[in-house]
Amino acid sequence: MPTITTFPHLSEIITVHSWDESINLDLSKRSKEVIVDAICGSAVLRGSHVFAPGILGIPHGLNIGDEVSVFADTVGCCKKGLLKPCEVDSNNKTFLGNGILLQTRESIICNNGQSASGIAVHMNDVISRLLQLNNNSVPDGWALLQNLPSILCTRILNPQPGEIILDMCAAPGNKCTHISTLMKGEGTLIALERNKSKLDKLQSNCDKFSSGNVKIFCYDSTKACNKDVNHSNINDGPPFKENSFDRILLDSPCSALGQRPQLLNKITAVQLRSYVSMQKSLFSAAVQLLKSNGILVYSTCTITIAENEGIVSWALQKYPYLKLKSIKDQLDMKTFTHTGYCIDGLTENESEYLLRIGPEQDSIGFFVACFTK
Ligand SMILES: C[S@@+](CC[C@H](N)C(=O)[O-])C[C@H]1O[C@@H](n2cnc3c(N)ncnc32)[C@H](O)[C@@H]1O
Repeated sequence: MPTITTFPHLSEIITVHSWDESINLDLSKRSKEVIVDAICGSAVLRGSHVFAPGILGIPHGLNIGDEVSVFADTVGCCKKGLLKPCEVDSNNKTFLGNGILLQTRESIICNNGQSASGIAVHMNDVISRLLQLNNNSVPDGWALLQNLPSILCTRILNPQPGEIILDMCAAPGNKCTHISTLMKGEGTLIALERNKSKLDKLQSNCDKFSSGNVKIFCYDSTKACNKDVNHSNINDGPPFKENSFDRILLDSPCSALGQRPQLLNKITAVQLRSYVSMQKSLFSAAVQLLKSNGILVYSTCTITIAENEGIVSWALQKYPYLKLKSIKDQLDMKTFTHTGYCIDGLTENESEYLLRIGPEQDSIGFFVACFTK
């Protein structure tokens, strides 16, 4: 069994550790190879099996039950349907580990024009030494897989039963369901998500994991505040009046450069820069919607200064009535004590109130700022 730890002061968390060095993994390469795309490859290194849509290359003639070695296309050179993964130059592919084939080439690539789905390779031994965990590893609704920084982010929001809380960017609902659980089903949690295609996942996670007080709306949160709105019943949905919420989570869309591992990232400088204006629009709506003395948590899973300390510095200047709350003082954790960078517009004190986590703490890159109004 891998080591499992709990945190006495965060009773809802169970941490499953990677296989320690005393466990011998079988990482000898097999003669039968499969190639997956870089996104699928990253997911495998993070503990996923190989799902059929991620497969780019698989030969004819492999049978269900065959042992295969799985490689990731780390330069984006493979076309879907590649027949001879073995012939791809070793500089262009990275070995991920070994598993058992559960679907044939016919169902993965051809499949009569239908898109393939389900687990295609059940991974057994992976170079990252992570245990392959998925939602089928535990009874349905029993546990939700999340990175530790995401869990801490909700803890920093510190939701209380009976409050009126807004999750501005809610899908797929990992933090939303955690907030709902901490509210113990008492009070109202509004979950907004702009992208219609993500609502089913959000709804299903809330059905399985929330404590029943979440109201989901498909809505652009930059437009969620309207001074002239007539109704004052939060449950009627957006837009809402100013000063409507006790706490707001703005877990912002971002360049996601903190995700680890990243086998291939083709983001351009223009795309990188485009996030900041969206983050400012979302933040402005959040400030208006927050009650006086309310709590606003801004978070990203990226590492750029512009999307993190840059937004905080901009916000403190634009909304001088906002104050930062120290995160270090709220979290009783020895690992995550790294604070933000001191940049123009932030005092040293203010930068120390921020939480910036990264590979130095053997973590994904994550940023959290906590404000009061
Ligand atoms: C970082 S993800 C949120 C993850 C989520 N908080 C969780 O813990 O599961 C950002 C989400 O914001 C959504 N989004 C982007 N722009 C938005 C907007 N203007 N209004 C509402 N949602 C938006 C994206 O579709 C995406 O699902």
